Amino acid sequence: MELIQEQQQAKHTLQNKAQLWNHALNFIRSMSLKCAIELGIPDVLHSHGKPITLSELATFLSIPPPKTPALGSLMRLLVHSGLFASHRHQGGGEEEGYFLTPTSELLVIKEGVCISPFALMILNWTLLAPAHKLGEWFRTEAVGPTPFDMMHGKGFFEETNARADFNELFNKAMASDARLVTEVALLRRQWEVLRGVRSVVDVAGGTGTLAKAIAKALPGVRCMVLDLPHVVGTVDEEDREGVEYIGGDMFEHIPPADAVLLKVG
Ligand SMILES: C[S@@+](CC[C@H](N)C(=O)[O-])C[C@H]1O[C@@H](n2cnc3c(N)ncnc32)[C@H](O)[C@@H]1O
Repeated sequence: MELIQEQQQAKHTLQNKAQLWNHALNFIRSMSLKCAIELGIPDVLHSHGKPITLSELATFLSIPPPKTPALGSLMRLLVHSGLFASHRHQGGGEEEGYFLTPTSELLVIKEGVCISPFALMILNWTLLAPAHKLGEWFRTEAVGPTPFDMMHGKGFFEETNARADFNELFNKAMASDARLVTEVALLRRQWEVLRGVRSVVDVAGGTGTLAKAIAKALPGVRCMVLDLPHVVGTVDEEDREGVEYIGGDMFEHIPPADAVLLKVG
């Protein structure tokens, strides 16, 4: 009886340990996604047009042969996560073939919807590093500084202002998300809510993806974007497509308009 109890106890301890390991190693899923995007795996799977074997994939990606098994591990993990899919030809023995799922179709770099820039921004070290400050943040009395402030010595938008590379990464991420929302969720009839308005301002509208879509759908409407100067300043004149860009602080002034939009995600 005692032996059975001990065995049960050991089984539970091992299950709990496995759950903890799973939790602790969860970041590998995120970093595998980042790695897949950086290697261009979604694009290769897309352009191949049919299931691709590991050796074909390694060749397309110019992965050194000794690292092909590691690429196999990466693919297995991403298949397990449901990001990619795989199958073997009937009869067995043949190499596994990998292909895109509807989720990873969204990672393919193409005109229109592609959320790879968003994933790369979220998984950038500038955003990941502050997570290491969470414990310290909870212990400090000061309420104001965020874990981001503590890690980088400045706020998020001060960082985008200070670093052109991070500003670009962030703005492209936002634009990719806005494109998805405008092209999919807000498609067609949703613009009806704006019918009759003569002017619209998208507050904190980033580089103007949403405002440009409205300007295109409703040509008679005056479309404006208000965002921080270092964000609107990155949009070239020829890319403005009839939208007015205003650099400023939304807490100080919002240009008057019939409709005011505020989309944060
Ligand atoms: C989460 S992004 C959203 C961007 C865009 N609306 C979208 O949904 O794709 C937040 C935006 O707010 C802008 N922002 C932050 N503080 C601001 C301020 N005080 N005044 C104006 N814009 C600001 C940022 O530059 C950034 O473009």
